[in-house]
Amino acid sequence: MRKIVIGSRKSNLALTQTEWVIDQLKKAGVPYEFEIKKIMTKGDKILDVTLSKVGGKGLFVKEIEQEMFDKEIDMAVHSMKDMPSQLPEGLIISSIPVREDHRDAFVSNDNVSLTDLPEGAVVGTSSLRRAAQVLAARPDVEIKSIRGNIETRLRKMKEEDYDAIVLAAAGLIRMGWGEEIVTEFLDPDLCVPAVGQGALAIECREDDQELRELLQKINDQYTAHTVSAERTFLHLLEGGCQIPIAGYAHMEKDEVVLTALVATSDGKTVLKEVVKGKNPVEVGREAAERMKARGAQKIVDDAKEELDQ
Ligand SMILES: NCc1[nH]cc(CCC(=O)O)c1CC(=O)O
Repeated sequence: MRKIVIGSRKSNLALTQTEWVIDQLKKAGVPYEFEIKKIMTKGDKILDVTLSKVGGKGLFVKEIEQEMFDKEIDMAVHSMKDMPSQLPEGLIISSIPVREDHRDAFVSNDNVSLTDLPEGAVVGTSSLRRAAQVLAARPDVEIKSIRGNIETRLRKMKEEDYDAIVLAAAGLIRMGWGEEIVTEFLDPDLCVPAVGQGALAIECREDDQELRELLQKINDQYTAHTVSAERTFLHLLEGGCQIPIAGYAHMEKDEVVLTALVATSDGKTVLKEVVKGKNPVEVGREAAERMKARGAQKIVDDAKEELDQ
C-alpha cells in the first residue's frame, strides 16, 4: 500500500487544513496511508516585516514545492490565497476541495461593528486589500500593521492598542472559533475578499498520475469554476496577494458572477466591476480588461513600486 506524504506549513491552521483534506480523502474511500511532514517556509520565518515588503509572491509555498520536486513529499495542501498565479513547471493544482467561508471577519475588542467603531479607532491588518476597503468605509480610522498567525493576531489585539482586527473568516471557522469571537462577517459588498480566500489548493507533481486521479475525488466543481474566474483576473493584472486587488465569484444559475476590485491602499480610489458569463476564464479576462481600461494597471504598478522602495 502506498503511503502518501503531505507537506504542510506548521501553523495550527495549515495543519488543521491538511488534516481536513486527509479526512475528506478517507471519506471518499482513498485506500492509502497518510503522513504529514511539517515544513517551515520563508513566510513563517519573517514575522517582523510587512509581508508585502519581502515579496509576497510564493512566500508560503516555495520551500514546500522544492520538497515536492525532491520527492521528499508527494503533495501539499495550501491556502489558495497564498498560491502565486502561475506554478513552476512540473507541478499542478490537482484538486480544489469545497470552499469554506469566503468572507473577511471583523473582530473587535468591545464587539462593536465597523460602522459603530469610535472615530479614530485603530484597526489591525497587514493586508493592503483589507486596509483599502476598511478606509473606504471608514476614512477616519487608523490602520496599524499586525503580523503573525491567527492566534498571535488575536492575542495582539487584546494586549496591544488595537480596537479591532480583520482576518479571514475561513481560518477562524476551520479552527473552530468562528461564531464565538467574530463581531461581524464583512459582506463582499463592503469588503471584497482576496482571490481564492477560503479555498484550498492541493498541489502535486504533474507526472504523478495515480495520485492526481485520487485527488480528483475531492475536487469541487463549483469552487474550481469560481476560483478560476478570480485567479484569471488576478493573473492578468499581475497582482500578488499584498496589492489592493480583490476578487470573489459565485454562481447564479449557470453563470459565473465575478466581483473584482482594484484600489489604492489609502482607500481613496476604489475601482469595482461586476462581470457575468458562462466561461470563468472569459469572465476573469473581461474584468481585467475593464479594470485596465479604467487605469487599474497604473494603480497596481504604483503599489508595486512602493513595495520595492
Ligand atoms: N495571508 C495568510 C493567510 N492565508 C490564508 C489565510 C486564511 C485562510 C484562507 O483565506 O483561506 C490567511 C490568514 C488571513 O488572511 O487572515
